[in-house]
Amino acid sequence: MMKEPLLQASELSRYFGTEVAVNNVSFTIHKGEVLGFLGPNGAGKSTTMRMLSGNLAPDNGQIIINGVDLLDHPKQAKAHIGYLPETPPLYKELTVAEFLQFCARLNAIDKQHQKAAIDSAIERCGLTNVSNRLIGNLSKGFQQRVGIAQAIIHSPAVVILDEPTSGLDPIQIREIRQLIRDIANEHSVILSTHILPEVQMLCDRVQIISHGQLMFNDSIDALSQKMQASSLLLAFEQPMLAEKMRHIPGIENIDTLSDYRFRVHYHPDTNPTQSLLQLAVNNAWQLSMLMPEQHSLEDVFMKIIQNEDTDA
Ligand SMILES: Nc1ncnc2c1ncn2[C@@H]1O[C@H](COP(=O)(O)OP(=O)(O)OP(=O)(O)O)[C@@H](O)[C@H]1O
Repeated sequence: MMKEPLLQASELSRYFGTEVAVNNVSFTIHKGEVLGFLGPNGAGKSTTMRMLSGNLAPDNGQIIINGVDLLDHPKQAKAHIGYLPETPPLYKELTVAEFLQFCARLNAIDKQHQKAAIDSAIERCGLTNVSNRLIGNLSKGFQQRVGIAQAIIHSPAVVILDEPTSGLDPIQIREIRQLIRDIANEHSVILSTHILPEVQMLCDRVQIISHGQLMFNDSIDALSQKMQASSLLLAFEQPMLAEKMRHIPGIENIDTLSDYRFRVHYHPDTNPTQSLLQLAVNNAWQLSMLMPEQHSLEDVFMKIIQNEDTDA
């Protein structure tokens, strides 16, 4: 039997004026899961995260967290939720330790447990060396760590992170992703992002949201399958002729990109990779690259949306 979900959102909708930002969205998250919320800018991710965290009332729908109805019992339900908004709520004139002290009180952590909670959040988020620095003087990456620390300080069951790597440089992005992996060992995580590889790196399951509606809800593996295009990019060290490959079973078409580079389109049921490699070895073709191509996220959106249309 499937265990009770940790968080269950049913038929959530939210309007801004006559515009529908989130349209009848339902989903669940179970213990230990990292759920990716993937969608382009304006798709309704932040609006959904704000509703899940109890910071924005839905116009319709229900949110149950750890068995508690968020709309009926916001205080109890919110105790199970940690939330990092798109723009972190930091007080830049406080030190890291002072700010987390404030957050511990805000989250109604017992006085005798506050210090342990703060120390643990500082330690887990790699803030030990900067705990006495003013937040305003920290790099964006470290400010984001503080944002994550305030989201986990009360040991919530579910941590909601809204675009946690946006605006960071590549090194900071790598560090924050590692921190999210660590966080996911102890909490269920809902991660909103418009970056597909981020979802592929961090999440177990992905939901794609577009124009306020959920278009896809499946495992990362299922998404990767959808991403798989039926084409390969080939490069050779020496000039090559497309004709030499055309007879290989499965190959339907070859684009000659240069004397050295080709795009091979194949029938989805017959991947010619093995045959190509065999031929390359037998004929001493100096193959320097053979790369399966992926659809772009935009292509996958289009495919998913078209499938929905034909299914309906
Ligand atoms: N406070 C608001 N007032 C009016 N419209 C809003 C408000 N907040 C969001 N919207 C609209 O709702 C839609 C969804 O916005 P939302 O911020 O949830 O998208 P998003 O997927 O998080 O994108 P982004 O990454 O750009 O924040 C957009 O069309 C946006 O303009």
